Amino acid sequence: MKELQILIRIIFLEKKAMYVSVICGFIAGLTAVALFASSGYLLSQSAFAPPIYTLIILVASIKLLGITSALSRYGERYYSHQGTFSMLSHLRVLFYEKLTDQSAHIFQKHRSGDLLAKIIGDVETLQNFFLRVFYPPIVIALIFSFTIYFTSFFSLGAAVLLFLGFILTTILIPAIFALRQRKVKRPVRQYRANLSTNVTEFLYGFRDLKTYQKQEKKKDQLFQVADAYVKEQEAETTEQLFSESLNGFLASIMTLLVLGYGAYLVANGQLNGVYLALLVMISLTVFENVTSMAVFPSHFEDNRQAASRLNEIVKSNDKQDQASKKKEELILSDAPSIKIEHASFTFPDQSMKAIDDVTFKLPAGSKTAIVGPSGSGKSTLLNLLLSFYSLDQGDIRLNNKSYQQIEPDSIWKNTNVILQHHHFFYGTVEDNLLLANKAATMEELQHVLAAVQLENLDLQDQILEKAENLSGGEKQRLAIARILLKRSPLWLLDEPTSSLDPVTESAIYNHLMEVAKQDTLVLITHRLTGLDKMDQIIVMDHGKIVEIGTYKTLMEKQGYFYRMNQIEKNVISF
Ligand SMILES: Nc1ncnc2c1ncn2[C@@H]1O[C@H](COP(=O)(O)OP(=O)(O)OP(=O)(O)O)[C@@H](O)[C@H]1O
Repeated sequence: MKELQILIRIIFLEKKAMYVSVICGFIAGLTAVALFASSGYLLSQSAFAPPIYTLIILVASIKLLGITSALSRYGERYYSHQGTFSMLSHLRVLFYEKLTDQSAHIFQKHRSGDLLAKIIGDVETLQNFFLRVFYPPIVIALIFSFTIYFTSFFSLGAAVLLFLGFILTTILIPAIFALRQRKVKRPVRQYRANLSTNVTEFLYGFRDLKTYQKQEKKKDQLFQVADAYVKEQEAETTEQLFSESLNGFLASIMTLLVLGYGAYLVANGQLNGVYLALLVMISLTVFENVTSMAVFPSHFEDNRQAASRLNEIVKSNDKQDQASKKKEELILSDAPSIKIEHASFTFPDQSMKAIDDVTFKLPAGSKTAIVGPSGSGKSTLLNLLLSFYSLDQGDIRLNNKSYQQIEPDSIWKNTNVILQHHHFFYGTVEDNLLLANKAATMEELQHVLAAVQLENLDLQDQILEKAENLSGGEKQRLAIARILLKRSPLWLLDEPTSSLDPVTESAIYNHLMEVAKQDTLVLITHRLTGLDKMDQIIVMDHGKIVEIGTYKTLMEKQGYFYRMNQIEKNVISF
């Protein structure tokens, strides 16, 4: 039940909708009972040919009850659905906010398909919480209480029968089915997430599967998962139908018992016969309300599981929220200095350190290149500088302030970043550029496109999903154009021009260096030519710094960097 707390908190954000719909639902239910009870009484009374005014009063009150019931049912539907949609929007905002905060390391913990299932399936499921789980038992309990009280004036025994029916159909049977559902549901949710994960992977990896002719095998696997999901769904539906039938059956039995008991009382002269139809109509109508309790177990379990799956994300993030609330916002107007002191970092579930006791300085306005073989820890170091990950040991200080005191979001905000993988959204070139600076003018957008030699692109040109209609080099140049609009005094670039030809690369580098002349810049690169313009070069291997210095000193030293340089030259001449 703990997992549902967050939903209850959200319901209480919409107090007005909640109270009005409960009150309207109660009035609608109760007036419906009164309406049918009066009808039963009217029919019985008519047989005795009562005075016309008696019939007029009864007919008028039936009409009044009918109108009240219809109006309050409308109010109940209106407010309960309005509340439901507002709650859904609160829920979506809450979930997306938590998700955005974790975007940097989200795939360390979750698979994309599973996340998709949570975003679409689970959040949608929770919209039923108020409508199908929270509110029906309250309204039904209120209607039954008043009905039982009213019935007791005619027959205590009939009131007891209604009470027993209420316990059976509203509490006992739904509770038993809710427990059974807990067993049945678990695999259903798992299979749904599994199917979503497999579909996402199939779509993402389609080209590779085709290249290696493995799409048929993966498709079979997908069908197996889909079949398993369908089977579990069938089992779930059968269970739900069984619950509905049993509930309906018990409600009918209770009405028959009321009829039988009423008839017995009439036969013994303990009840005026004119009230028999009234009792039967009361029973028939009041038990109509419990049909919503037949679907309660499945909705309850659905919501409990969806909430528990979403809670995994929300809870893990709450700890980070608490921690980041105490941190300070970073505001950078000038180039910052950065110091990394004895930094070590190991990825979760890995034994080897990705970064091992690394210490270096980035003076304000300096230009630093990080080089080293693949897997030596360069990108990890950049991610640590971006505060995507937290250090296991050591410290990073920006303008002499520890990263532990700085709010991570504000580091991203103040940095011009190009990572190895950048994302472009489906939309125009303009939409994708404005992401970096929504206040940029058309001239500025055209200027940055020209700076990266993408004059051939029009701002209104369409970018397809994942920028499928751009070449690798065009994507990199568009990413650089985007970053040029951000204008922060700290640049962290991870192989930004690896797909460009040397001529274009050199022109773009020159432009970047000119723009970032006053700024602090870190560049990860595999190309060693042109690094003589950098203030320092850090050479990494196996997560450690093996050499650090200017191009000139490293070349004179004839160590690791020098050898890498020689190999590069040989490869080029080869
Ligand atoms: N998310 C991750 N989980 C576990 N290990 C990781 C993760 N990312 C990187 N690693 C490991 O950390 C080490 C350093 O990786 P990193 O990406 O920093 O290397 P790199 O020097 O940037 O390589 P490249 O030049 O190929 O981009 C590698 O051994 C890599 O396998």
